[in-house]
Amino acid sequence: MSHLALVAPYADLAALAGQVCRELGEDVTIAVGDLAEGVKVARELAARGAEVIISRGGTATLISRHVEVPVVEIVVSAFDLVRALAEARELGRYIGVAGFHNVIYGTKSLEAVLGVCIEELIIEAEEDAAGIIAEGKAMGLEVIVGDAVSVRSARELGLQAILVTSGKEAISQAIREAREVALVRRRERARAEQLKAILDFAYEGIVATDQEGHITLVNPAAERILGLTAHRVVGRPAREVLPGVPLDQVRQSGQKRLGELHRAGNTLVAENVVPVITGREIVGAVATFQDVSHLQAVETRVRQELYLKGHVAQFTFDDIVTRSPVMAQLIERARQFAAAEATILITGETGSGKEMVAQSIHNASQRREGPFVAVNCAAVPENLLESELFGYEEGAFTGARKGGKKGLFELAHRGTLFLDEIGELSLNLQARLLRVLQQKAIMRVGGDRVLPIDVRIIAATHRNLEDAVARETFRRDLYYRLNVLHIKLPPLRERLEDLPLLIKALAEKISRRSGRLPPLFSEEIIARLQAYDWPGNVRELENVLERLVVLRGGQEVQPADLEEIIGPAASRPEPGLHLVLRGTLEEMEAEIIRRTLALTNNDKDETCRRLGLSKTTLWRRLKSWERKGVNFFISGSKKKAGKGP
Ligand SMILES: Nc1ncnc2c1ncn2[C@@H]1O[C@H](COP(=O)(O)OP(=O)(O)OP(=O)(O)O)[C@@H](O)[C@H]1O
Repeated sequence: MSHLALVAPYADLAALAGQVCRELGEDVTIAVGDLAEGVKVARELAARGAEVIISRGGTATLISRHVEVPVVEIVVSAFDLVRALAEARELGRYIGVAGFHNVIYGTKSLEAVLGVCIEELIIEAEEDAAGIIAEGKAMGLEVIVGDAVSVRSARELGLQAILVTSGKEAISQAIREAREVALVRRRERARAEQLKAILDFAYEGIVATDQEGHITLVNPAAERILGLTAHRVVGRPAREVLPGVPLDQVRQSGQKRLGELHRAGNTLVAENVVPVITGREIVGAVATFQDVSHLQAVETRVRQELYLKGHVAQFTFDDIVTRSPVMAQLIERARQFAAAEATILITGETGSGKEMVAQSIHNASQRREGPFVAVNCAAVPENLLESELFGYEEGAFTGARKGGKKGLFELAHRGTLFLDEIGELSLNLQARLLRVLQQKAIMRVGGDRVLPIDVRIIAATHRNLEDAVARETFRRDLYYRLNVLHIKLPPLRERLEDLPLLIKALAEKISRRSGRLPPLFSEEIIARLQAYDWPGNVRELENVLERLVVLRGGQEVQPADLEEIIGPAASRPEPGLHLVLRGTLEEMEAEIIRRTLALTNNDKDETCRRLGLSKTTLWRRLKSWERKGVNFFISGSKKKAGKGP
């Protein structure tokens, strides 16, 4: 089946067209069918793949009205008409030229040239032909000139008739034109398919409107992002369907609006709206939508890559908020450690600032320009942790990435590797880590090359590693290797003098970040917070403040707020001692005295009264702890500790 088809209203035309095609080497499917029959034939040809149909006269007009395929008409030339009229003149001088308006228009002008009298008989529908020709006969017409149906009707009424036939030239002209149309159609279809693919697979949502502001297009991404169904909204005014999107304004003003944000349900959407201009006329507008929640997720992932597990140390010693002499000493030691190259072990309860100190050491060391790579050994399953730390070669295991993968040791080359929760490392990985520390080189999983590495290790744990060594869950030799320099971070409850300062600094930081005012803390509330145990240390304090900023931004914090956030421990009307049995008897005694001093705002008389101690005993205890460098007095309180009782 050719892409071109010719529906000839009469057999002679089909024969002539066949001859033309043979002469020109054209491949055209030719069929015969007049008017309604021609439409039927054309439909069949279109169904079989004809892209353009060539036909003639009334049949061509009918096909173009009823079949969804472009129709090229074999136009009746003036020569064709003159030839037919000349033939007709031999039969009579009063001639009726019948046919569709477009075919016979202007024929009357030939009257003088041919010396005949002509009537134009316009026939728009096949079924009207007989009636109109009959009227012509009644008018006294002698001959009818026209297309197939008119000739047939005339002959049925006993009139003489001459058929207007097309010449070869008209047929070949129509075939050339049809070929052009088919080519343009194919190009258009390819372009439309391409456009559809772009719209269907575009990540951005796209909505277009026409000149009147009606929606003409909604792609699948827009359906997803905006929660629309294309077939329900196409054709409707954009201002009703998307009232928040300035499609109408942009269409009217011609000014684009870029990068505006709005909410569509739960999704944060960034939109661009631009006018569509052809020549000087605005013929519509197009809006594109991006789901920004996705961008936020990507950004968070990138940040996590870079900061959390990542390769940059954000903190320096100046960021550590403290007024505790113990912490001051500790920071001084850490500064000295930073200058050395040895491995450091930082111990301390969860959230007490171990990573912050590790980052500060890195930033104060020679390696500050190098990477700071942090890994939480407890957060990664053992089989993954091995390849995370040491990397792997291509083909090391099923699913191994092509080209292999660098491990964290390699990534930390010339920098610092922070191994958090080192106490959770399996014995197998402890052995591998020990070898790395001894040889200063690594071997990737599945590899046979030894790669020298220049990495400083800072390890951290909340566990008591000596206990773990005694229980044989941690290798003694590794413990010694790691514990060359040791920093022991005190829990927050042992440096309560830091609490008011930390509350202020952290509440301000959180407020700045969230764009709210910091809450106000009365002395009573601070005292209540100091009486709390803070098992999660500074991180827990940060979480509490995060909630207080939301709850009480710009207002005074109430005891009930603490009750809600921390529980009864920090909100008893007369805060009592919430004691954790831990340490030696002497340490517990020190703890009880420290807390009571905190609860009474450093009122030593009241502390003695509450604990049933003599002033001399309290004074002696304080002196002895002072000699050991332990500070008991809570700053920011009304009453200062005196020299003695
Ligand atoms: N002295 C401090 N001044 C300011 N912020 C602090 C201080 N100590 C800790 N923080 C903050 O508290 C949070 C917890 O600190 P960090 O992550 O260093 O604790 P960690 O001991 O490493 O915790 P984990 O053992 O759970 O890994 C961090 O957001 C840190 O910025």
